[in-house]
Amino acid sequence: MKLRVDGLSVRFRLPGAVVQAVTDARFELREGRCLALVGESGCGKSVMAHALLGLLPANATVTGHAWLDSLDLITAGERTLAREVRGRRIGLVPQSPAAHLTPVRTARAQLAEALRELDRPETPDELARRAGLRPGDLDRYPHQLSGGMAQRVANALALAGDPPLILADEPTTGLDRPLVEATMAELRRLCDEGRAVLLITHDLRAAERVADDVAVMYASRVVEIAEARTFFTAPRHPYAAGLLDALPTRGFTPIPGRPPELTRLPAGCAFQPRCSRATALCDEQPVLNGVACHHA
Ligand SMILES: Nc1ncnc2c1ncn2[C@@H]1O[C@H](COP(=O)(O)OP(=O)(O)OP(=O)(O)O)[C@@H](O)[C@H]1O
Ligand code: NI
Repeated sequence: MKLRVDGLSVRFRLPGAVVQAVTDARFELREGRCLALVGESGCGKSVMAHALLGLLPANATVTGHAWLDSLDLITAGERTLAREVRGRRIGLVPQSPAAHLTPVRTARAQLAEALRELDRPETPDELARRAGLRPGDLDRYPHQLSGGMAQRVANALALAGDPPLILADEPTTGLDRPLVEATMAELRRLCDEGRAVLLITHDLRAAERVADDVAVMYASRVVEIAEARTFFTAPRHPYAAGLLDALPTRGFTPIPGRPPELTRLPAGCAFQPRCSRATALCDEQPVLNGVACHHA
């Protein structure tokens, strides 16, 4: 299994404005690897994941390619995505699991339906056990599930079709530390079993624990891609360095300023107004060659 995202861009048309949510994204992800996609709220992480699955609303325009082996997810069409990709080749752990569960049906009924649709021989109880749920939890309705349990049900749903690629969108939001640890250990186990995981998170500590590689997004663009070990010891993009310096364990120094509006992105480096190293060079868009910065 290999995912190769190549020049992927997403635009949303709004009345009187265009949102550049993802711009010219390029990265690769192979089986057995976990790639953490990090960056501030609103930089385009979830939109990228939804683009891969054909789950964007009608006001979105997607260009570029995303090769899942020999299938281009961007041109594949709804029928192929629905029949062959979603749940079978790519599992999505959504950003707000509670919102993705059907309120009027028990967890067991929802797992059973997913397994039936995917023609899986497993029972809901077997699937639940793999996701760290007890069979008794399955008799609950979504509103009776704690945040952690809803997360596990969402994980179980994402794993129902045994997909080789998992997109996990903020899988630890709202969880307390022990559950964060458990979820991260689970994602790592999925990789070690040979799956590929795209972990979307703003929890850099979590990313450091499980990721093999890190991609940093800023204002719709990937601005740095590196092996996790290298990234966490020596980030190259000034924005990446700023993110790490903002961690409580590393000085708690926030990056000054705010990201730009995605409806009004500058022609050059979008981080320029917040960057202490900016020069006239930054008026030109830097190309991504591991890092997209004229000074790195
Ligand atoms: N349907 C839409 N129409 C217009 N703009 C949209 C739409 N969906 C998302 N956006 C915009 O696209 C941008 C990227 O959103 P996205 O959800 O990918 O951010 P994110 O990086 O996942 O942030 P977070 O960490 O908060 O989840 C945001 O500015 C958002 O407002
Ligand atoms: Ni998101």
